[in-house]
Amino acid sequence: MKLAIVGNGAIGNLVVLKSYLQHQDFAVISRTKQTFTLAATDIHQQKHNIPISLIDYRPLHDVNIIILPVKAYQIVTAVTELKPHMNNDQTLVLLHNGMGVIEAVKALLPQNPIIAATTSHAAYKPNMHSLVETGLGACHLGYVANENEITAHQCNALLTALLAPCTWHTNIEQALWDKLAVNAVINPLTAIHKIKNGQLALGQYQSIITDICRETANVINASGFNADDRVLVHNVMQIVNATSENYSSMYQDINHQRPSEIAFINGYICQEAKKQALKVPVNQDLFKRIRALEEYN
Ligand SMILES: NC(=O)C1=CN([C@@H]2O[C@H](COP(=O)(O)OP(=O)(O)OC[C@H]3O[C@@H](n4cnc5c(N)ncnc54)[C@H](OP(=O)(O)O)[C@@H]3O)[C@@H](O)[C@H]2O)C=CC1
Ligand SMILES: CC(C)(CO)C(=O)C(=O)O
Repeated sequence: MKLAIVGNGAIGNLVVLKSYLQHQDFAVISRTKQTFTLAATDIHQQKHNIPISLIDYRPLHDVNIIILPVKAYQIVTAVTELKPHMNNDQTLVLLHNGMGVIEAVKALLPQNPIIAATTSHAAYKPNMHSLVETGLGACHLGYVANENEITAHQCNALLTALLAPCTWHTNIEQALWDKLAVNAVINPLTAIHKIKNGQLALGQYQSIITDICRETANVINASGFNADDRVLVHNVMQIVNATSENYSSMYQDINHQRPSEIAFINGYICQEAKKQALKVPVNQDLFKRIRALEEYN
């Protein structure tokens, strides 16, 4: 079974490192056209030099599973580029934070098995050709279109080998909401205060963390899913501790003057709150503050 990984970002390179360590056959589809060596440091501080042979889209016919670990705002363009080179049997695994893009992907690939996955494993890319694994987490995945028992089994086994522990969900949307609730806290707060995830354990942040979780739980429940604000706070603190040395992906985006995924995280919560006639002032404020930082950049 052959795997293709789109992009050589932090999570894409983490999947490369794990594939290399597991002797999993993989290829990288990258905008970087030159072959390079990835200098990766794993969670145990072991260093690995991994030769990366890049492919363009032509050899894609060999590939069974395509993992797309790109930013939420890059997904539609990436799938549009992939589509002419894909056949209907290839499974696409979406691996991103935030919500609100899956329907567009389903419309672009109406025949392909599509899996949505979310991870709390953490990685940092200090420069183009290096990677540091900064936190151990978990993965959740499940079908969002064209379910197929064989590929479900293959994808679950593959992601379990690469990003364990993995949980397969028959209702992945609930798991995506659970992860969104975590990102709605960690990502904007670390970007605004310019801190590592672990610093959110300090007393000064507890009140705003509770407020964000209360608003998010209200929206999740009103949208027909389940959330308890105290459980959300517990989940946030568990990931804060497990990824304490990480700079969140939003911190990294703002720091590198890139667009952030705020529209797909706190922005999505605000959008769904509006549909349910709920007020979410804390999420709205975070949305505005991150937008201001993006504009300042
Ligand atoms: N970093 C982390 O610790 C975690 C991140 N996540 C989530 O995972 C997702 C990926 O994050 P992360 O790895 O940090 O993001 P990065 O920005 O580091 O990586 C995305 C990569 O994809 C490349 N890319 C985008 N579009 C295309 C395309 N059409 N063709 C080829 N390459 C493309 C980008 O290239 P270019 O630079 O040229 O745009 C970039 O190298 C996000 O949703 C993030 O929120 C989840 C858990 C933890
Ligand atoms: C798990 C966490 C919070 C790790 O930083 C993440 O998802 C992100 O940075 O986007």
